[in-house]
Amino acid sequence: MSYAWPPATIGVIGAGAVGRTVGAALVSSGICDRLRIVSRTRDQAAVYADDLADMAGALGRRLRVSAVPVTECTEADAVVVALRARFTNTADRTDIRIGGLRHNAPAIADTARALHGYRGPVLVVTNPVDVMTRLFAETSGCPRVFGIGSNLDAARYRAYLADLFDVAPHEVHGHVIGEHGRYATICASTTTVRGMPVAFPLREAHGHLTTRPAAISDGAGRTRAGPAGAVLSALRHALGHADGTEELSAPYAGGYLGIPVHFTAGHPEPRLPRLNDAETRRFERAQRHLHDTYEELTAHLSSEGIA
Ligand SMILES: NC(=O)c1ccc[n+]([C@@H]2O[C@H](COP(=O)([O-])OP(=O)(O)OC[C@H]3O[C@@H](n4cnc5c(N)ncnc54)[C@H](O)[C@@H]3O)[C@@H](O)[C@H]2O)c1
Repeated sequence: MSYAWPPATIGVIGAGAVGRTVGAALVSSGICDRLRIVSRTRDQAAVYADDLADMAGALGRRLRVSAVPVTECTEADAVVVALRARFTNTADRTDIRIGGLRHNAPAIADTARALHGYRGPVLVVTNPVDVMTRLFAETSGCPRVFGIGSNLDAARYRAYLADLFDVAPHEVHGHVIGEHGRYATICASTTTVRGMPVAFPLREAHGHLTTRPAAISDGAGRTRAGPAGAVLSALRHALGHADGTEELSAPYAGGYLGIPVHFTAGHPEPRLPRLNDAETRRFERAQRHLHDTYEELTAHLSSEGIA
C-alpha cells in the first residue's frame, strides 16, 4: 500500500562514493524537496551540494540542496550516515567490512552525539554496518536507527535466484539476515520461487554474496549504486511512503543484527522468519560475532577515552 506523502528533508552525512550516489538517487527519485549535505569539510559538502542542485535543475525539480553542519540534520525528516574515516583497509577479503571497525567508530560516535535527541529515522551505511548501527543508536539515544546491508544482500540473493530459475525478481521471496558480512544467513528453508519452495546450491549462493561486492569494488573502486538503491528503498518504508519489508540492522535480543522489519505507515515491526536448525546455528553465530565485536570495540573506545 502506498501513501500520498508530504515533501521531506533528508540529511546525508558523508559525501563520498556512497553518499554522492545516495544524493543523486534522492534527487532523481523525487522523494524529498530539501537535501542537507554534511561531509568531512564544509567545502567538500558545498561543491557536492552544487552538483546535486544542478542535477535537480536539469530534471526541472524544485529542490533545495545545502551544505550544513551536522547538528542541522536534526531538522531533517530522515538522516543517512555514509561517512568513512581515512584508513587503508588491510582486513581479509572475505570479511573486508570489519576493517573499518576502529577507524570509523570515533566519527560515528561523534556524529551520534551531535544528533542526540533526534527522533526521525537514521539509516547507517558505514561499515561494519551492524556494529556501527548499534554504536550510533546507543551513543545517540535516537529511537529509530537502522543499518543498511542485509537488505542489499537479500536483493542480491533474490536476483541470483531469479537468474537461476529464469523468473522475475519479484517472484522470489526470501531473506538474508544476521550479519552484513561473514555470517550472513540465507533463509533458504523459507525461500519460494513463484510461491513454491526450491532446491539450489546454498554454498554457491553464499559465495555469490561475497564475490559480487568484491568484484564490483575491484572493477569500480567502490560499491555505490547497489547501496544507494538499498538506502532509497529503506527510506521509502521508514518515511511511511510505502508499506513493506526490509532486512535491516535493528535491535534484536539486546544487540543489533539484520532481521526483516515490516513497516506499516512508517511504523517498524521486526518479523523473524522460521529458521531450520542450520539457519538457526548460523544466525546465532552472527549474533555472537556481532556481540563480541561490539564488546571489543566499546572496551577499546573507553580505553582511548572516546566513549
Ligand atoms: N552497508 C552497506 O551496504 C555498504 C555498502 C557500501 C559501502 N558501505 C560503507 O559506507 C561507507 C562509505 O563508503 P564510501 O565508499 O562512500 O567512502 P568514501 O571514502 O568514498 O566517502 C566517505 C566520505 O565520508 C566523509 N567523512 C569522513 N569523516 C566524516 C565525518 N566525521 N563527518 C562527515 N563526513 C565524513 C569523507 O570526507 C568522504 O567524503 C564505508 O564505511 C563503506 O564501507 C556500506
